[in-house]
Amino acid sequence: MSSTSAAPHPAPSDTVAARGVDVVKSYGSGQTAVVALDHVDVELRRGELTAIMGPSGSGKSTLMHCLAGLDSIDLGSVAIGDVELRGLSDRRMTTLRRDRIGFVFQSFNLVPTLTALENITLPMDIANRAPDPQWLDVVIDTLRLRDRLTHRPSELSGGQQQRVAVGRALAGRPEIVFGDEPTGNLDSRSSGEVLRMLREAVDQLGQTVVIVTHDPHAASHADRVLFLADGRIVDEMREPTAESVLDRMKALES
Ligand SMILES: Nc1ncnc2c1ncn2[C@@H]1O[C@H](COP(=O)(O)OP(=O)(O)OP(=O)(O)O)[C@@H](O)[C@H]1O
Repeated sequence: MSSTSAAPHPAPSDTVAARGVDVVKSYGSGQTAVVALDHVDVELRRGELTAIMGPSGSGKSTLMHCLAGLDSIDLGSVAIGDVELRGLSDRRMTTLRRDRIGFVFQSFNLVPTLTALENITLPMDIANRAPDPQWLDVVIDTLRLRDRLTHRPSELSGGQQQRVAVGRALAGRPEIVFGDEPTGNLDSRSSGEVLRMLREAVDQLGQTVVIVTHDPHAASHADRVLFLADGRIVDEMREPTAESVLDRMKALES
């Protein structure tokens, strides 16, 4: 376990999937302004599963949204790969999010009238891009969805629905997949399944995955855990265990 916050020496961009430098983000103005991100430096390495943890209100979702181009920043810079997000037009930002970023949300967000397979390929269909059939096969098999492809979301368990959502995020082979509490709506068995599959997406498919979570057990699947408090990265941990993460969280919350 190490205890350095942020990254003192920037790594080359070919090893970094997303980077924030001196990121400041506040909401509101004047006396009621809230500084959600307070000069954050962060690098998310390619081929790693990173978990972002911290007390409620510490800025986890804001950090993820800013890194993913879902929210604007006040100061600093944010890049996905070598593309700097500040200054991108709305159209280029939409294209970048669609083509280079995968999203998994707590609430699955599947289209109820479409089958599992149609949900998985939906972003590519919208973008008028043909999925790479070999990659799609690998994703479907990694997520163990082969025998569920013709089912609609209502015919799938919560864990299976979230696996479809992970498949949808991976299908376009994005630069990075962001998961906002991806196991927050799942029981512990389904949660374990989804986490194992995110892990496999990293280990076997070489994907880069970042999740925000409140769950130390979920964070223990990560290569690296970043701890936020009051809008700053205050610590990080490698080779986390549920116990070591829980201990660190208790210290942050006390
Ligand atoms: N749209 C908004 N308008 C005003 N304040 C906001 C907004 N979004 C977030 N905040 C504030 O910014 C701070 C960070 O919020 P954020 O949601 O990023 O924290 P979090 O760590 O993800 O919290 P939680 O674990 O409760 O989801 C909080 O003080 C929050 O109240």
